[in-house]
Amino acid sequence: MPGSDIRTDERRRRSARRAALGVLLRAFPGRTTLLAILALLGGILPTGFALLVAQLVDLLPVAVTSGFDSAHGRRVIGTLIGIGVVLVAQELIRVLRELHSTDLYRRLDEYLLSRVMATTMSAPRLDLFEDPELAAATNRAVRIARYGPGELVSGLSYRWTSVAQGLAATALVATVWPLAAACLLVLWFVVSRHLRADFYRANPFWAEPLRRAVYLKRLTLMPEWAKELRVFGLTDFVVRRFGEEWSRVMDELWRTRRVGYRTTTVLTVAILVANLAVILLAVRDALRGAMDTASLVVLIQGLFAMALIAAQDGDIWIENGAIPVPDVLAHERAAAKVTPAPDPTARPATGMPRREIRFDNVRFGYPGRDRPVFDGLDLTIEAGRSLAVVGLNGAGKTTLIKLLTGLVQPQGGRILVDGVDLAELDLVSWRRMVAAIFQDFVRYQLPARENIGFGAVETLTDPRADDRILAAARKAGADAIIERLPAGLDTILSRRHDGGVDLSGGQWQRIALARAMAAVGTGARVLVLDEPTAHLDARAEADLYDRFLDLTYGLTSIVISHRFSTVRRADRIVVLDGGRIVEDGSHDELVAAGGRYATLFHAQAMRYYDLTAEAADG
Ligand SMILES: Nc1ncnc2c1ncn2[C@@H]1O[C@H](COP(=O)(O)OP(=O)(O)OP(=O)(O)O)[C@@H](O)[C@H]1O
Repeated sequence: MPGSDIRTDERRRRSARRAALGVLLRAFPGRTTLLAILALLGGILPTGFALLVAQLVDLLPVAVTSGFDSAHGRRVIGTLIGIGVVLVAQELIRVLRELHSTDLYRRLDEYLLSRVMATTMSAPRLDLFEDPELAAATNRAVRIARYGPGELVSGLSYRWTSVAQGLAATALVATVWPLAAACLLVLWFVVSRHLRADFYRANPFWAEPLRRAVYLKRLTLMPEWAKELRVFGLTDFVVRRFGEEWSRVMDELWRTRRVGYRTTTVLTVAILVANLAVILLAVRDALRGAMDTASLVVLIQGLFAMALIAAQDGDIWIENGAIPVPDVLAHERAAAKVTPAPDPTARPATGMPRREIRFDNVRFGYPGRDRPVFDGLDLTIEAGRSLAVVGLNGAGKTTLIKLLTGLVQPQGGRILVDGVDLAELDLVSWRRMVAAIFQDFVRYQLPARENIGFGAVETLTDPRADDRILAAARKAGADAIIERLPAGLDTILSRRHDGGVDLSGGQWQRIALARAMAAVGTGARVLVLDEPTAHLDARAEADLYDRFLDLTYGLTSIVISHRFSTVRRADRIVVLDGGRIVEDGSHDELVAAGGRYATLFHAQAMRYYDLTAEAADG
């Protein structure tokens, strides 16, 4: 890494520390102050100890000759009690500091993680995930969970204690010899700065080989890659490559370290010489009787402890804790741009749509993409009927649903619900009217109750919530699944948890369908099934769609599928192509029209026929 890059990196990390400290102080002013006070006390007490020891050394010879009931003897006893008190206090402060810093550590962790979560969730649409720039900021902020930002607190606790101890020792030296204290203080500050720079150079967070090594480590450890690594016999290769990358990390470490080693040597010699000179001069004064024994002891102990000014204790923790903080702040700034202020004039969407949802000349393209997905889309979805949307991969079917659910906004044209622009509706209440099962619907590693009840989360704590959930499960054909679960609705749907169970793909789809049914139970009127049928065979998919259309009869339902056999039951089918509706009608009408739908339908029917014929022959 060239010198200018190292300096930029250093500046970045220094400003991260400042930002992190600012966040800590603003979020926990009282607790941070208490930490500082405890660190200060922890730093000052050893100085008191040194003073008392010096006093003891001074008094002891006289007390021995004059007896312990003399004035000197009583002072010795007083000093010994003082030493005992300091020792107890020091231990007490240490324990308190540990307890308090662990508490603040966890609080800061939770505080920053919650801030990232709140920021991410505050954006009502998907910009934070889909706009490349915002997505990068989100990605960086989300990584905070891996860092353990609370380490900042542990680091500060150690660092502040060391610095306090070093400064208190300086004061101790100053009581005997102010000039020596001042000169050594300056010298130790220079050493401290140099060691800090060395620390920045020597901690290769930036080093490319380290990134590669970390990636290789993940390759070997993550279950999702375990199969392929073994089947292709890559295990030895990856482990060897990891070792190579790691030795590059070490080379890099020593190469960067060598940059400052001359200065380190010079500074170390300077510190040694300065300390020795002070000690020799003090001893000379003591021998001449110009300095008493107590002062000599104070001075020597002080000199020794001054080294703590330059100690880098806790630095690595401060660094680890601080690194992600600027990303959290940048994420918040980015999110603020795409999070609209609450609109008191927004209209509630309860009971909508009664008539229709109309896409009126809608234009939409993803940020960073040249071609829009829709450029003048017109589509009227009648309320209370079923609509199937058909189109090739990438035709924009899912995007249509994202527009309908307000997850993305049209860049031109409007979406009207019963004549009201979706942009004027209260998004939260509109989303209560819509339930969607997406291709990548969520398999929550949570109890079955929540997996279904999330369809109407606001009623989850109702006393009759379980009845509703079971009714939704029955409708979706998921009741048999629930009955077989070891702890019924309380069973966590993941083997990763104690007593949890895994479900098959088909069972998960039933659970997702039950979730949508739970939403219908609390008033959802638009139901979407966006091809959540990966890994399902044709018959299971047809079953799911049939059940869906039966259950949503009389509601506004939208189904998306590549399989024409499963969409033919919809009241109406539209074919999306090139960002527009190119065909529109019932299955029979579209087949009779002999257009694109008919061609694709026949091609698929033939393939299906071939496959079933082959299976029958086999
Ligand atoms: N988040 C995104 N960022 C950028 N481009 C996207 C994003 N999501 C989809 N696209 C692009 O927009 C177009 C429409 O995608 P969409 O997912 O709506 O199509 P689809 O018809 O649902 O496709 P499929 O049948 O494969 O699910 C595609 O070209 C796709 O690559």
